[in-house]
Amino acid sequence: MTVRIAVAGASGYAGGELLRLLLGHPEVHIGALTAGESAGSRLYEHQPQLVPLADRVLVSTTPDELAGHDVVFLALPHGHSARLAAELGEDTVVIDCGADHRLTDAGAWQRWYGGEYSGSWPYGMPELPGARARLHGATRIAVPGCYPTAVSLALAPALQGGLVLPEATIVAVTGTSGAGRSLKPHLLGSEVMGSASAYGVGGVHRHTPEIAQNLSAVAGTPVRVSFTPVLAPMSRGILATCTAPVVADVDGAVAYAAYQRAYADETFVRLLPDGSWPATAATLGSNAVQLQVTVDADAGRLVAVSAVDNLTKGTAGAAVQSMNLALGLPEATGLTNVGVAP
Ligand SMILES: NC(=O)C1=CN([C@@H]2O[C@H](COP(=O)(O)OP(=O)(O)OC[C@H]3O[C@@H](n4cnc5c(N)ncnc54)[C@H](OP(=O)(O)O)[C@@H]3O)[C@@H](O)[C@H]2O)C=CC1
Ligand SMILES: CC(=O)N[C@@H](CCC(=O)OP(=O)(O)O)C(=O)O
Repeated sequence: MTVRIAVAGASGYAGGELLRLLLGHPEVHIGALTAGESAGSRLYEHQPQLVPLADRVLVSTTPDELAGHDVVFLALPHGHSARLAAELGEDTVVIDCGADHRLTDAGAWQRWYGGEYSGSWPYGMPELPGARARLHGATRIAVPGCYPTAVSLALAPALQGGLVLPEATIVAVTGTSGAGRSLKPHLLGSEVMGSASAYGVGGVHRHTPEIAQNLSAVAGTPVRVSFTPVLAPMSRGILATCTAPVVADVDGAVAYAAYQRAYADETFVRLLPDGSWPATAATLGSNAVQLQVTVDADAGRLVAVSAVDNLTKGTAGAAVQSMNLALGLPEATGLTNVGVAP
């Protein structure tokens, strides 16, 4: 099988990571590479790490350039995917790394993003209950946000198993690549180096409804979410510390056993040996989520900590994993759970 793919947004961070993974995918032929302002330039100017594609010329992001491919990855800012997908035909697999089709509730979309709601697409987090079935044969896929990936997989077994009450408090540290590569003063090296800073505090970060949507689905009841993101001086990685009140009789051993059962067959979820705690460095460049869980008995709270690479499992890896499922390929094709630490 040769799958002809195109990447829209190939000059950006998510597009670059998609291409890095797709260059190692045995069933893929890399076709059109599109961009915005960078159209007309060569890829090496933006992605010098992608040596085999160095001389490829970026073209404009239009339906004509994206037509004729089996799979089109959209690694564009929010707001572009509905229009492009509408012109690509139903048999083209369109995989959107942006937020446009993640939320299932139109009201939540209006509140958190605004503008016209374009509907929801099958959600590209195969490890969530029921997700694989929806991804098999799908021709439209919404890739999850990076924080929701780290948080949802860290708390899903606890909520699904009824180990905790339906309320979660999350503090998650991220690297700067989560914000994309366009210039922003607060992301200058001089602002970020040697400093960690909270942002989006007070329940205002737009990943809050996506996290609540995922957790509520696995819990079978609405889950209240308090989410605080923290920017740290690193380029990649998310470390999410997630806590929730435990119900009676749930101790660390019960929680660990539940997580073992939930993820025993998951290639890309690594429950660490008891007592080891995740570090972002171990996940860099890998499609793995590494996690650990315990119970703080004095506080009466379950504590789960997860680490992901925001650009791999948090975006591009999930996109490729979802493509594999959509096309009926082995789910792990072209992906690895091996990181590049230190
Ligand atoms: N970074 C991350 O960790 C994650 C990102 N995502 C999502 O992936 C998508 C891409 O993010 P990211 O790669 O970080 O962002 P970047 O800013 O790094 O890249 C954006 C890309 O989109 C292109 N682009 C921008 N505006 C337009 C336009 N009007 N028309 C056509 N192309 C345009 C840019 O091209 P040019 O530079 O030539 O203008 C560039 O290739 C976003 O939706 C983001 O939310 C999702 C999860 C995690
Ligand atoms: C550091 C930083 O700014 N991170 C981004 C992560 C969002 C992201 O990448 O996901 P989306 O696909 O939903 O945009 C942020 O907090 O907005």
